[in-house]
Amino acid sequence: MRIKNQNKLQRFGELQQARVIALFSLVGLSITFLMMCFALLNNDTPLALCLLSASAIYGLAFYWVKNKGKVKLSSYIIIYSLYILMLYLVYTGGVASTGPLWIFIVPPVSLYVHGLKKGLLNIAIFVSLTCLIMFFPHSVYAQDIYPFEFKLRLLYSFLTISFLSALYEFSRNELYNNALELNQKLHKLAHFDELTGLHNRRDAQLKLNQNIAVFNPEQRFSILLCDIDYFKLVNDKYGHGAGDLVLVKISEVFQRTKNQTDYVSRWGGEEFLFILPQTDQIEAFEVAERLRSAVFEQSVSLDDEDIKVTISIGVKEYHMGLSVDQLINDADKALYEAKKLGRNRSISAA
Ligand SMILES: Nc1nc2c(ncn2[C@@H]2O[C@H](COP(=O)(O)OP(=O)(O)OP(=O)(O)O)[C@@H](O)[C@H]2O)c(=O)[nH]1
Repeated sequence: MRIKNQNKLQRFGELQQARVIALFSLVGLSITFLMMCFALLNNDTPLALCLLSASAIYGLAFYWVKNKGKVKLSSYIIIYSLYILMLYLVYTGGVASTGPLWIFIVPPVSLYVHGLKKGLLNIAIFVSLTCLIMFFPHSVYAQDIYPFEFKLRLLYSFLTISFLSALYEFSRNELYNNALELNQKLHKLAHFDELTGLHNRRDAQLKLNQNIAVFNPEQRFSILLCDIDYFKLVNDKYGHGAGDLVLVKISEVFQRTKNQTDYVSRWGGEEFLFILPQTDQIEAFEVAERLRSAVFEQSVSLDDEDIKVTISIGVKEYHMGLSVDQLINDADKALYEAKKLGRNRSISAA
């Protein structure tokens, strides 16, 4: 259940990423197409062809993410075609030597698509290639079209944007991880008992409702309602802390002794509820006796004293038409009977 819940949040993250990638490819498609029109008007056929290819690639990425659900592939297509287009614009200067102004798109998109580490690595490679194009003496064309001061300022501002984008991505990651952690904590609080680590009453009720909803005679199940005998005396004699320790130890005995498919929850203070799948009343009674003996044999060490407790158990098999309340009531009546008959025993409900 915890994994299911975690997956839900991750699925939400993936859906969000798919939406952003789709939106980005659509924006990329529109902008490169528009730029291609301008390049054509300026009679710059190589640039127009390059932009047309980029536009087609963005269109393809949009189709893949929308219709085929290929988010990773689409995002890689987008990001690597973006790098190539940006390097091309830096190299040629684009329209009226304004091409390099587009490279500021690279840091946020890289970090979003690749995450912090890989994103920064890709930005470092990109900025090295950009410097190579702009400053390396052999790349004559780029040397000529940009003044030295422009190249320096372009580099500084690109690095500043990269730093700010990395900072933003870092905080986004932190927020996401905190949300994930909080979500897990809330889920734990909602479904598990803090002291014993067993399922809590709310979770047990959900589980009972589920079992009843899908009930058919081939999938019978029984419940055990189990209560520690004279637990008040333990608290009174040894203190509340010792009482808590006993609850934890008894829970461990239950976990050890029950069958793997059996479900155990802390139903209330010193009461526990078991749900035993594929188990009829007779088999459930045997499980109850096994649990009772295991608790009877266990003692809880406290300083130099050993505390021994016993349990009483009410056993009830579910029958078609019973509500959760009726089922619990019947088990509770059997438990009451066990207490009345002297405790440390299991009683089957009528
Ligand atoms: N230490 C501790 N005690 C708890 C907790 N929850 C409930 N209790 C105590 O459990 C005791 C239950 O007492 P009773 O309902 O009188 O039952 P009992 O003493 O077990 O007697 P019988 O059930 O009749 O055998 C109370 O003293 C509660 O305070 C808990 O989380 N920790």
